[in-house]
Amino acid sequence: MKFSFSKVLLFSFVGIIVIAGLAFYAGVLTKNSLEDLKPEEDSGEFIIETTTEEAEENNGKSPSQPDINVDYAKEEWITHGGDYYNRRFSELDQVNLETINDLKPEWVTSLGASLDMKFSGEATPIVVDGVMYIATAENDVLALDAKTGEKIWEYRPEIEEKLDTVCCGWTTRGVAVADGKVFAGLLDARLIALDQQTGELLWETEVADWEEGYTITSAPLYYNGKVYTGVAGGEYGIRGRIMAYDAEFGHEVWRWYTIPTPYEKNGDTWPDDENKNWLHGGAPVWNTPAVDPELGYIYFVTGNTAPDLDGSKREGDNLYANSIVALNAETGDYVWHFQQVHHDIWDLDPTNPVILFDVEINGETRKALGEAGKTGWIYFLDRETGEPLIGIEEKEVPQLAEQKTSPTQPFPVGDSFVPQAVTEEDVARDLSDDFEGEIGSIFTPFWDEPITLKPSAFGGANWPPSAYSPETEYFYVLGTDGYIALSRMDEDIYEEGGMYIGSIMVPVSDAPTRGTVTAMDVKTNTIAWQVVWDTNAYSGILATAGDIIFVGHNDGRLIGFNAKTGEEVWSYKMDAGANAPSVTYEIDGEQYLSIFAAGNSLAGSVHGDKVYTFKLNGGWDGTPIDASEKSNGEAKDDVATDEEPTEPETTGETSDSYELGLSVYEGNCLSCHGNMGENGHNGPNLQLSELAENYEEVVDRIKNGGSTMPAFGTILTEEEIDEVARYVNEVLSKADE
Ligand SMILES: O=C(O)c1cc(C(=O)O)c2c(n1)C(=O)C(=O)c1cc(C(=O)O)[nH]c1-2
Repeated sequence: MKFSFSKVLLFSFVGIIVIAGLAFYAGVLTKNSLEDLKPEEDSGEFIIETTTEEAEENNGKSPSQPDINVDYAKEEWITHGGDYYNRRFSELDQVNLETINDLKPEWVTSLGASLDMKFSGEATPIVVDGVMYIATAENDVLALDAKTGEKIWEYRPEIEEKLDTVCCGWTTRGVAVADGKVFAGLLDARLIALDQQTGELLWETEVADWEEGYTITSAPLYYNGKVYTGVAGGEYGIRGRIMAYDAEFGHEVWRWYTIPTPYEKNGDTWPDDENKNWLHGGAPVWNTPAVDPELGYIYFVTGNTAPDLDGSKREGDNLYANSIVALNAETGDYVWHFQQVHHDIWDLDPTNPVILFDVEINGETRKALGEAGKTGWIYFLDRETGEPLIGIEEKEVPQLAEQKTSPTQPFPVGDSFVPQAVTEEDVARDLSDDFEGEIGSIFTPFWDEPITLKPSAFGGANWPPSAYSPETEYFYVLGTDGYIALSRMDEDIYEEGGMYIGSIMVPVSDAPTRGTVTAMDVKTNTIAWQVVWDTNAYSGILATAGDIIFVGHNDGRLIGFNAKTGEEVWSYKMDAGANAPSVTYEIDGEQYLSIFAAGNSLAGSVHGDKVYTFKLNGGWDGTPIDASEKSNGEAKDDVATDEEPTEPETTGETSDSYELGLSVYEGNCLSCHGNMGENGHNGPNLQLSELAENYEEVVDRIKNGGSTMPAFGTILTEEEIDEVARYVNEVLSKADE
């Protein structure tokens, strides 16, 4: 497939004159801003930098604050997080503890997305004026009648099929709708605006160059005439940034680099040596911000440093990676930051969207912010200042022996900090009664003193959004409780667009993984209730005034829990992993509930392509509406057409003869190479790998390791190596043919 740009309005920001002109046009240049047009050290390009000192003088506030309310979601679901505070709480209560048994499917629509394992359905639907806007992992955007599920329009962009600079598989978390437009960030790092009525492309902007490792997986945020987006690519040596674009025309209004230049405040938290690693230091922004219109701040999280698991080239705190950040929404000026993990070498960056809420503590109403980290901790801060609302004790944690780090920069976490090397005794305590493996087997013996730790790089809490309910005053969060082993590779050299990680993450065979659904009391920072699953919890949470919270399960169930007690009160099983957040809305006096059930590559769940919508006494006849016919793209032959919900399987299509190979693959290879070999956390895509096409070479690589892969020769038996090599060679490398 050829990469195609339809050039409706493509703004290039190469020259200072264009930049200055546009910035003046947008009215964002302050008196000092021209001095801030400094050459970017690596490229000679000119960019607008905001200085933090200047912003601090006026506390980052802009003179004119827009009048936008922060009501909870009700009839509509207008932003990614349901409202500007990202609370994912709806005031609708028709579906409640008394009526829940009558909640049944009303319509089901098949979006025509590929069932290929590299795609993960993570999008939150947006519902405005009776229309639902939803995006597939391939970045197709569809508008559906929210009452009937019938397709109104579709926009199917062409993305380069070979695009492989996405760490964790192709996905998008959705779109933003406002101002008569639908905004979407694409995997090839374009930001587009579509006509809300027709789906016609109105403008597109190249946010960054995907071939340098930049991509967009987050839903953009629309606020007060601007569209905000960050970039992903923390595993590819990008320099993280967040930008505001003019919603009307698509030009850039401001950008804020998550890594300051050496001459800026906190620039000294990176070495400015000949490596200039700060130019490739990661710190992406791949989740949607929240806004406080009254303060005029936007809040977001920044991802991990690069190289991710090797700190030797980047001694220091590495600000503003691994942080919660507040900026002035109008100007992009820095306001405050809170770094969760100083000098991260564990891939334990915050990835869960920030939530804003007000809470009374000790008789005083506080403007709060909550964020659930991959560390397994929830951080409650004062959103005006970034100070912890409830004390957080900083603790030192062990570093990998050979990595240089500053001992004065410990993690800011609570008392019983978990992410550290675990011992066999720790694991024994953790194992469930039905665990059948040997404890020793979860400590993977590689060179360079590998360590086993938890939470793993999947979290704690990963991207699946949390929710806050003003009725229970609980912060609801999904967690994963699992192990990972890290082993350092010799040296990782930065190459444009290449992976830049610095270490190897190895799944630990036989280690248990559990998921948690937790209600946290925000007043006391204690757990009110917790449900534990035997698989990770990877979907997102919807909280409602009907006293029910809704959570998706890897096995395809959408589950309702009593919001106060955690008791399961309802569930419905769909035909694919429920790995996206659900939403609720009202049309003609009736409450609807919707979820895109399409599976997830990292969670290893069954893939699908349907939006399921429920209401009380819903009357779905069992036949999905087929919205797969494409009017602006070529029809795909693997579109889902099944009428009957099918029993979910645990993985992709394989015959029985590969049973052992598959189980060895799942225990040892899946977390790096992904389900069906397609882009797990950091391993190459085996479906596109030439090496995987040759059985002998696969065996050699498994036995002896190579490139970034560790050797499995002493870990797997000859038979296991043979079986998994055949599985890779005969199933995975042929999977896309
Ligand atoms: O550093 C990055 O840029 C980046 C991006 C993404 C992404 O955009 O999906 C993920 C991660 N990191 C990551 O660390 C992670 O655990 C993760 C899980 C997922 C997913 O879609 O399930 N994406 C990502």
